[in-house]
Amino acid sequence: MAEHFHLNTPLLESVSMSRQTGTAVYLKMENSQPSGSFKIRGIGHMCRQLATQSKGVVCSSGGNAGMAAAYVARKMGVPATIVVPSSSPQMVIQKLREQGAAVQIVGKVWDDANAEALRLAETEGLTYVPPFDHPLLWQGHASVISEVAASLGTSVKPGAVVVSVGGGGLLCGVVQGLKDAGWADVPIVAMETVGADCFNAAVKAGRRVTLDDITSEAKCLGAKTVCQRAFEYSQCSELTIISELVTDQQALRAVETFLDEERVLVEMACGAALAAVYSGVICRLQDEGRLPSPLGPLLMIVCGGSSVNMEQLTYLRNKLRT
Ligand SMILES: COC[C@H](NCc1c(COP(=O)(O)O)cnc(C)c1O)C(=O)O
Repeated sequence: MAEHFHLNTPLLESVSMSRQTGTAVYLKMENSQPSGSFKIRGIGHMCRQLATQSKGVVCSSGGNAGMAAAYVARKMGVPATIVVPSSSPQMVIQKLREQGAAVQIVGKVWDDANAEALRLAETEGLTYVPPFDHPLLWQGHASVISEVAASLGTSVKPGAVVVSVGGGGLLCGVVQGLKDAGWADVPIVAMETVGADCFNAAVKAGRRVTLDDITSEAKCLGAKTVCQRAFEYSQCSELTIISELVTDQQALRAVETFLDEERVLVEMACGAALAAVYSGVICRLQDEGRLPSPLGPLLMIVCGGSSVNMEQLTYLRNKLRT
C-alpha cells in the first residue's frame, strides 16, 4: 500500500493577492488533492492506522471528508459508507457513488448525519471515520505545513497562515504542523462565514457553544459545534489564533475572483479563507495592530472542495445576489 494517499501539492505565489496585501502570498493548492480537498491528509492517515483489517469504514461528512474516505477506502480495498445531510448537493452524492461508496442521506445538517454514522459503526462493526474531531486526523493534516516548510526552506517563515474553519480539524492540524516546524509563534487567521460560525461563537462566549442551525451557504463549514481541541487552542496563550467572519456574499465574491485571477474553481468553504485577502480582513487586522506591519509572507491554505461546479456557482450567484 502507498506510504500515504495525499499528494505534495503545489505552493504557488499569487501575484494579485501579493499586490493586494503588500506581502508575498503563497497558495497551498489542496484543491489539487486526488479527493478534491485537504481532507485526504487526515482521513488517509486515520484509515491507514485503523482500517487496514476493517470490515469497512463509515464516515459522516458535509461532503469533502466523505470524498476523501471514499477515495482512500477504494484504494485500500475496503467498503465505505458515507452519511451526508440533505444539504449536500446532488453532485457530491453522485461523485461519492462514482468512488464506489454507499451513500446515505440523513438529516438536515452534518450533526444529524453524524449520529447515524455512529449508530451504523456500532451496529455494523464498521470503523467510524469522523470529519474533523480526532487526533489522527490532525496528525495527518499537519503534513500540509511540513510540506510548506520544506518548500520555503528554513530561511523563510510565514508571517501568518489563513485557514477556514468548519469543525476545527484543519485548524488543529495546522497548529500541530506549525509546532512541528518550529513556527508555533506564527499567527493563524481562522475564517468562517456568518451562519457557520461555531468557532467564532465559542471564542466570543469563552466556551464551546452549539449553533441553532447552519444558515450559511458554505455548507461544508456546517458543524454546529467546534471540536474541543480547536477551542482549547483558541484559549492557549502561546498561540495567536484570530477568529474572523465574512458574509456568504464575500465568500462567493472570493470564489469568483479566485476563478478569474488564478483560474481555479473552489467552493464556498474555501472562499471564506480567500476572502481574508479579497475582502481586506488581513489589511484591517494590520491596521488594528493585530497582525504586524510589515507582514511576513502570507500562507493561504486553499482547502479546495468538491461541492461546486458552474451550475452550483450560478445557483449561488442568483441566491446571494444583493
Ligand atoms: C461539516 O463538514 C465538515 C467537513 N468539511 C470541512 C471543510 C473545511 C473545514 O475543515 P474542518 O474545520 O471541518 O476540519 C474547509 N474546507 C472544506 C472544503 C471543507 O470541506 C466535511 O467535509 O465533512
